[in-house]
Amino acid sequence: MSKLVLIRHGQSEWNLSNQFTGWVDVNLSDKGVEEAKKAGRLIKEHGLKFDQAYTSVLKRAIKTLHFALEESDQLWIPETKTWRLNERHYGALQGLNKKATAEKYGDEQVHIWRRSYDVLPPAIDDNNEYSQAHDRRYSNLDPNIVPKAENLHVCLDRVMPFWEDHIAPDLLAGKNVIIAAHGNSLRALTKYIERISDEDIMDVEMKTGEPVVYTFDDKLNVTDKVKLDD
Ligand SMILES: O=C(O)[C@H](O)COP(=O)(O)O
Repeated sequence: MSKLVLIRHGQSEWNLSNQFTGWVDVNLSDKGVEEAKKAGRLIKEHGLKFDQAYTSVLKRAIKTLHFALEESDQLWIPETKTWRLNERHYGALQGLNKKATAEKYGDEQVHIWRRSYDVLPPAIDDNNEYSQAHDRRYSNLDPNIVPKAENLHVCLDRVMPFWEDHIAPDLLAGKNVIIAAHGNSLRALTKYIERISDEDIMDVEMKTGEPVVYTFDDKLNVTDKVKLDD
């Protein structure tokens, strides 16, 4: 029996200012730091011990992982950062205010961009100040792989190779794993783990800083799911 803990990063500065974020590397807000520390305290209280940590290459997730591990005295465990756990790329919406965008394009269109499984947001131009086309951290990737916009389906498709190559083998080997990532990369993993339909995933939300604990049997079936809260 192995355990997998998923944590969405604590509140970010752009969660606070209500801006589409995606792959833009914004920091945690003060509240986000507190949420991450609280997640670590809950992990400690529940006696959860990890063998391996995974996170994205974005600081809001990396810092959340570190605060949570520090609070639970497990900052020493092996950790791997991968772009495959990044937030879903929000395309040309990155940097825009969500409320102002809804006023311009309508609530329904913005809801579709945010939660539909298959509709892509508009692609980002390489010259956009919030593009990752020239970001050094992605320079070792085939440029055709670096997205210019993603929906949840595309996001799931790029998370899955990492699940198959790293996370699933760890769990099958009986390791306990913690993943600190993002609302939509974690919704994608949740969809796969819980076999949620394309329609029903639209209603699944991840709270910032709330650890979700799965227990798996030796065939990787979920035998238990608990959300840690006070
Ligand atoms: O990238 C973002 O803007 C947020 O982290 C997640 O946004 P969403 O709630 O619109 O999916």
